Amino acid sequence: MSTMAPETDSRKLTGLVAATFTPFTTEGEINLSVIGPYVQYLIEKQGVKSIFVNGTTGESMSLSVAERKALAEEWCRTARGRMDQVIVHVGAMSLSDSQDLARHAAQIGADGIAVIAPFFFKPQTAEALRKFLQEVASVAPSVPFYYYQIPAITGINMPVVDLVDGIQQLIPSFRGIKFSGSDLMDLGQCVRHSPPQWSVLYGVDEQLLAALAMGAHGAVGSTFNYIGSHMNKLLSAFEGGDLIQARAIQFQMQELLSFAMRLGFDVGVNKQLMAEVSGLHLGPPRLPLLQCPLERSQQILQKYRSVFP
Ligand SMILES: CC(=O)N[C@@H]([C@@H](O)[C@H](O)[C@H](O)CO)[C@@H](O)CC(=O)C(=O)O
Repeated sequence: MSTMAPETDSRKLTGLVAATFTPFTTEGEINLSVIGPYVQYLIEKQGVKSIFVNGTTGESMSLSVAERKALAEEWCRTARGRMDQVIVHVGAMSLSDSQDLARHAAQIGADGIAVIAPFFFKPQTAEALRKFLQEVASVAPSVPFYYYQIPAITGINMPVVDLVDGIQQLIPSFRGIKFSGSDLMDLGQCVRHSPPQWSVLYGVDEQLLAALAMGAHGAVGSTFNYIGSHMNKLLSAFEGGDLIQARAIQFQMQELLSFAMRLGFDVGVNKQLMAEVSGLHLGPPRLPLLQCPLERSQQILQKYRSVFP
């Protein structure tokens, strides 16, 4: 981890970035004591050395600002010197909350911040969204800034390539896009028009190989928490030109995901799968998400074990 200004920071974000789950106690309070073993698990068992915290997988929109700060602080403290990068998601519906979180992320030495589009009052134009992002980035000018596009959740589906056109003039710390949409033409255009210092990171894990073919520089996703070691092999196979091997791994993970999706798959189910695979005490998800029924989690775990023996 580093506290260098982005102007001098040549550490472009690449490879697999795990979007972390937020550990809760059985009573539903955030459980900071699990973060140390969690970081160790990712490094040792999954070979994943960068994390994206307090995002969708981390249930950020169901957390208070104080909880988000406490979590971000613990993730950064625990990862320091052990992981490559910690990106803190600081998006919120309120600009002042988002700025507060961005200032805090700078203070605690986060390697980057990411911001989702506010989606209660949705920005109607690219200009409105750019202004929102600019106001957040301006309070943490030395921290690399990423725009986080996730249309399935925000309902905001404007082409990212239009949004980021000229954005570096407004946000000098702009360093890339976390692209969690399925529009691969837009993704390709983002890659094509990105300056070398930007990272375009894909976020639909079940389609990662297609995004790599389109030129994505890395990936941020939930499944890398528990199949990171396999997805790292997919990345290596792709980089080595072995498309057959890369495709075989992508198909394996699709088999797991499509099975889980047919049974019903959300962040609560996903969290339960991670808890079972890793042995970490992640607790229940927070309402309105419901805990995964035992029968379903057992079926998914069984599938996981048969697909990734
Ligand atoms: C909608 C959603 O949760 N998407 C996930 C994916 O990793 C997703 O869980 C995976 O592709 C399975 O569908 C990530 O893009 C989200 C993410 O990176 C985050 O937690 O911020």
